[in-house]
Amino acid sequence: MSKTAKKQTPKSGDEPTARVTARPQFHPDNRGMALDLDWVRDVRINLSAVEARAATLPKRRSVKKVWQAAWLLKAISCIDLTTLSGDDTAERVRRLCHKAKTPVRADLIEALGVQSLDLQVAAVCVYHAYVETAVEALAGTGIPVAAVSTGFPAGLSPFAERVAEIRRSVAAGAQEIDIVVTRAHVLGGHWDALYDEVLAFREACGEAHMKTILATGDLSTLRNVGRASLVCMMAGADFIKTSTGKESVNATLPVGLVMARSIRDYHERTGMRVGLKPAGGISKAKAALDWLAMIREELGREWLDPGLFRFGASSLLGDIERQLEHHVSGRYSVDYRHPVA
Ligand SMILES: O=C[C@H](O)COP(=O)(O)O
Repeated sequence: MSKTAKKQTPKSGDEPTARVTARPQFHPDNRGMALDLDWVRDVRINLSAVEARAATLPKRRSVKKVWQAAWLLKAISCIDLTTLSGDDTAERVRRLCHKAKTPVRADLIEALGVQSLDLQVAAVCVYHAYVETAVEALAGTGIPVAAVSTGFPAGLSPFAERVAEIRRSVAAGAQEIDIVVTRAHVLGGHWDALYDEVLAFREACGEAHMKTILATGDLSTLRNVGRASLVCMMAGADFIKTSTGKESVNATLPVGLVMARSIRDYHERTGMRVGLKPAGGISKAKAALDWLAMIREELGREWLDPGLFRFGASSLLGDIERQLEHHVSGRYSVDYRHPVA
């Protein structure tokens, strides 16, 4: 631990969990249910209350020093390390997988005294074309490969092709499938069509975990976000995910709050747990801490776990590593010392 860190007196309640663990302790257990349209239509969102609550999160007393490093390590364990670019190559995906296995430089891990954590990210997320490359590069690590699917990002290819795409990625070794929904179903209030679509995708995923991307930036209202969250959970989603990273507005805290509260309501009424994955535009350690604080306050510590919470992010890890270096040495290094892929 750094000299700076030793001087701090951590406040009780600042610790991310009783013990920082790098492997999932909890898992989604959503079996889905019949579409309950009354419940869906009943969803109401108090916009100003949600915005006011979200605005308090970045302003709240930040978690300091000793515990901040622990929270940042927790954040790393929850990252779906992602590359979803038109210029992706097998070499870039292999570099990303290497980073997934060793997300923080060995000297920093040693200085933090957390060698025993065997820290890894939660998953590596790629297009179908790179699933096999990633599976091969991650063999023996236990890190699952997530494939974006169903015509990502717009989700407008023919339905049969979208279903076939899921099956191809599962056959190639993807253990997690990030599907996109048809936004028109949400915008038109066609909840039965949305339910049937997600149910078919769920069936095609088989044993693979299904993360349902709502593309919230396309959904027009927070009420639509709340209703779509609920329908996707009823259809059996393991996770609900905010965004593809390609919409003009991606993961925001108000959207995250609405989704987290939908997960909480669903859990309270059915007893089943669904995970949350904010994705798109989360690139700073401070933003990651705001999300983790929100999750702890809205869903409880159980959800602060890679089994129930993920960040979909391509560059967040670099900034977290930079903050950890600052924690250890008291200095900030330049960005290029923390390449991701
Ligand atoms: O699902 C993950 C996102 O596409 C990543 O978005 P990002 O590149 O803004 O971090």
